[in-house]
Amino acid sequence: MAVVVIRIGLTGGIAAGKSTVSARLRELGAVLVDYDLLARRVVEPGSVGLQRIAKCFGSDALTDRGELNRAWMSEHVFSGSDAERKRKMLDGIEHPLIYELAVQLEHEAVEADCQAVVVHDIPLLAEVIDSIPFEFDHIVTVEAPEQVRVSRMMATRGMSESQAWNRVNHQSSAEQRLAIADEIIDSTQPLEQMFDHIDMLMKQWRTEAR
Ligand SMILES: CC(C)(COP(=O)(O)OP(=O)(O)OC[C@H]1O[C@@H](n2cnc3c(N)ncnc32)[C@H](O)[C@@H]1O)[C@@H](O)C(=O)NCCC(=O)NCCS
Ligand SMILES: Nc1ncnc2c1ncn2[C@@H]1O[C@H](COP(=O)(O)OP(=O)(O)OP(=O)(O)O)[C@@H](O)[C@H]1O
Repeated sequence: MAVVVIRIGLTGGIAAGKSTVSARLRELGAVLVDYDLLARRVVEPGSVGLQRIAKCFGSDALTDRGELNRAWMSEHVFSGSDAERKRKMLDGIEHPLIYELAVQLEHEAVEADCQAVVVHDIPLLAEVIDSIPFEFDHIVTVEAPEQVRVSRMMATRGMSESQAWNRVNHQSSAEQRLAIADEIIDSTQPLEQMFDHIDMLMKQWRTEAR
């Protein structure tokens, strides 16, 4: 049988609601490839990724237990005058390793179901659209105004206002995400309405996969 996979790119700024959308898609039978999760796997203790980070950033980048020091790294890649160069260094180490795992996961999904709807949940898709080794049938962006997202981060993730704005300000703008997307999910609408929109999209993609 011909391999007909529908590949969706799911993106959105931090705290826009991507995980909420992807959880719904998974319930509806989509296969999820979660890049935040992959970003954690490629820096697990003992990994090539973590070794490269230690070599590049020094031992301060690791905790006493030999794990990635996420708070230290966030301070260096999201604030300060040299943040952009450091973020590029970190991305340069992690992204190729993340893509390798994503290719492998998608391969496994297709082996299991040649008509799978595979959703790649990629927070930074607008930033990496020219280098990522995938083409997408559709790109969906989940959007909410910056101030709403900052309030969500402060309310649920224990971030200070300046930490939250630092994240927002080091990511693509809504305009950049909208420029690559063919579908927008508004996460300021009531959840039920948002789920109706997602259900409708999944139905459409299933038809395309047939
Ligand atoms: C910088 C790190 C150590 C911060 O860890 P922390 O636990 O605080 O955040 P977490 O990993 O849960 O990411 C939360 C969100 O931050 C944003 N974010 C993460 N990395 C980046 C980055 N390099 N540039 C811009 N935004 C980013 C994304 O919206 C992401 O969804 C970590 O995010 C990391 O290793 N980032 C580089 C890998 C990457 O690009 N990840 C995003 C998936 S493509
Ligand atoms: N339609 C909605 N109405 C109200 N709150 C929402 C809606 N959609 C998402 N949220 C809330 O917004 C917050 C952020 O959502 P979520 O964790 O899904 O975002 P995310 O984009 O995956 O975040 P991150 O970028 O950190 O991975 C959560 O508290 C979630 O419950």
